[in-house]
Amino acid sequence: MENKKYTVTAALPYANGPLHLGHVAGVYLPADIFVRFLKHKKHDVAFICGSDEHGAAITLRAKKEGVSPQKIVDKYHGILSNAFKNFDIQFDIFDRTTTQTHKETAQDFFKQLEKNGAFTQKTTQQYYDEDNEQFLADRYISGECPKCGHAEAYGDQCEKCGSALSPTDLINPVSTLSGKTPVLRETSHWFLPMERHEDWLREWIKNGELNGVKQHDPKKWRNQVIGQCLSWIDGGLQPRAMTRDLDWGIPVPVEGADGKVLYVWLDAPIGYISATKDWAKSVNKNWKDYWTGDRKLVHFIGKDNIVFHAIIFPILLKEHGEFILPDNVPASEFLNLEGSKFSTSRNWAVWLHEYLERHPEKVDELKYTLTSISPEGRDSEFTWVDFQSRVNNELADVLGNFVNRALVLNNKYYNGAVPALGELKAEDQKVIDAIKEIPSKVEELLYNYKIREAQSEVMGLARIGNRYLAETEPWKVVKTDPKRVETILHVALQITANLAILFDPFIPATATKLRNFLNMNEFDWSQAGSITLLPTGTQTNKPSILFQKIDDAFVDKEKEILMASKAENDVATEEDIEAVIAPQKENVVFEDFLKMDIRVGKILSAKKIKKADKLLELLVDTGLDQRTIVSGIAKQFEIDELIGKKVSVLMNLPPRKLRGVTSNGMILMAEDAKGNLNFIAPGKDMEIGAEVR
Ligand SMILES: Nc1ncnc2c1ncn2[C@@H]1O[C@H](COP(=O)(O)OP(=O)(O)OP(=O)(O)O)[C@@H](O)[C@H]1O
Ligand SMILES: [Zn+2]
Repeated sequence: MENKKYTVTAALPYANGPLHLGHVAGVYLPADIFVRFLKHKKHDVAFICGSDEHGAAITLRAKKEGVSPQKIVDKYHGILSNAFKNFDIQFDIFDRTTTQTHKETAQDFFKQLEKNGAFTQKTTQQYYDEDNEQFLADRYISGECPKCGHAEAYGDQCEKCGSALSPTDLINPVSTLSGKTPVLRETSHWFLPMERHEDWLREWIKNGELNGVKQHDPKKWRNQVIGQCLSWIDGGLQPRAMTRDLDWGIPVPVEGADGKVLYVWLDAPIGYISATKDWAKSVNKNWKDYWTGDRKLVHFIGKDNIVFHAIIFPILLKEHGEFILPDNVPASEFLNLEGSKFSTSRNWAVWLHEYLERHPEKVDELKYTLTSISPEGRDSEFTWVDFQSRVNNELADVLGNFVNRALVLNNKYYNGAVPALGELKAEDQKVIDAIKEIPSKVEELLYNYKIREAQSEVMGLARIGNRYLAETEPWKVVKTDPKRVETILHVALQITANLAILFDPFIPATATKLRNFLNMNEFDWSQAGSITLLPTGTQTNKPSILFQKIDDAFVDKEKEILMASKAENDVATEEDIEAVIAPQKENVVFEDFLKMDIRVGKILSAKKIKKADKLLELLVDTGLDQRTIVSGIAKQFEIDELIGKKVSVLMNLPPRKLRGVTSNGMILMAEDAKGNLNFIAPGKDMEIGAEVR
């Protein structure tokens, strides 16, 4: 067994919004399972998290809601802490980055790096928003990603391809405050010259070695983490500003840095250290033990945080000189929701705190489902129908059914006292072998961060139990061979006892219920695999139903809630837009827009209309028909240039007679202030009849 000490961190969630199921499935739940397991294995572990309360995402939100940044972080720190508590995520501490401890820790860290020559100070041209009199970095500026072309990359990162960026890398940048193109102004910042670190980083990530000394096992790192890091390093690392011109954050603690704060991605990971300090103090331990010496530092994060945890933070830690580097960065891919990405801004999310308000008794159902679909190696998807099927077909029909049968029969035949084990048949032996083998498989998987597979192994044991009872049919055999039934139920109850241990990290409330059914008041993880967990004669209790089935009405209701909150938010965003750009015409509702049948058509012929010098009579192929449309474009276009042109046609305008010719629809045109006209047509060639919407 691995006899190691661990410091496990989970990404500090931004205190600018609540948690959705993506955050939970990708980061907090797997971290919690891993730590519960480590604690059962009696490792010395600290499980560290807190809210990330600095950075542009917070100040932007504050601006939007018209309140102070402090108000925002207080509100969301509260919502986040409560949701974690109610979902039974057991951090040793859930701290904040606005504490005094953190301010001091981050400033000391910065000063140490400055002293060690880790930074270069440079005066450069940075984007500036003249309307708002502020430099634009991070989420204050957006533009096209130079790496993948994503249209809405931020000043520090493209959320689509994960690349780390600088504002000056963005193509066609705009200020997210004013929507305008920013100007360049001079300012001075502290930079981390990342390019200096390429060689050792490559060696450390790829081979797990630092200065020839083994640090970690790269085989235990997820492929996508190593792959992403190496591709960034091979692409060439760039110097990166570690300070910002902002008024919300940790002041840069050196002279000549007035009005500058630490970059949030410098400040946030140091938050893991500050939180460790606050926790250690509260339990009378020495915090340094958790960041030095023979200890594994593990960062659970989502894939968009890889560069910060596997490249930038290791550089900072190494330059600081006193601390260990991460042993692993088990980053997950992303969880999607009902076919689309989770999106806080579009309100396309199942919010953890809201789920828990609606279903406070269904914590384990959600934990089990999210682990089953955990996006460990690739993006995955949450749907309510899948949730229903996992609860009904796996939790209720396999685990619940098995446990219930074993206990109910034991109560019926033996008044709840565990019967004796008699002579073993091959079918019993097979089950006993599985009981013995499964725990070490589960452990191996968990030590390798394969949390989804580990849970599925444990469920495998419940399946074996369920099948064992279905095949041995003790309720029938009892009539002919009651002695045999004693053995069967003895074995089944030992399986149940093993499940009560092995499920504990994954679905702890259920595991506790199981232990209560079995009167297992104390338990030790190392007993898993034993077939003498329940000595003969142990009194068991009457079981209650472990999992209620989820009916279709539940699924429909949840889907309705999802659609309703999205629709509500769509309206809200319209309002937001209206506040900025006053519309020139009255608003239409989306349904009004949908009424318009607009299609791509082709002009087949054109001729002048007598006594009307502006009008042309066009014959247009719309894909559905060939129709006559009268259009006021005679002064702007020659007939020859019109033939064969693809145009957009508003089809369902009622027919109208113009100078004796019936027009059936309208050709859509753009017209500028000078009266210049141009056809509206798809940018790329489209088939005739294609719909415009
Ligand atoms: N859909 C998702 N699936 C898996 N992990 C996610 C998902 N969305 C965010 N995460 C991870 O959750 C952690 C906390 O997220 P954070 O508070 O930084 O918000 P975020 O990344 O801005 O998410 P969002 O934009 O959805 O609010 C991060 O490590 C992030 O990578
Ligand atoms: Zn990109």
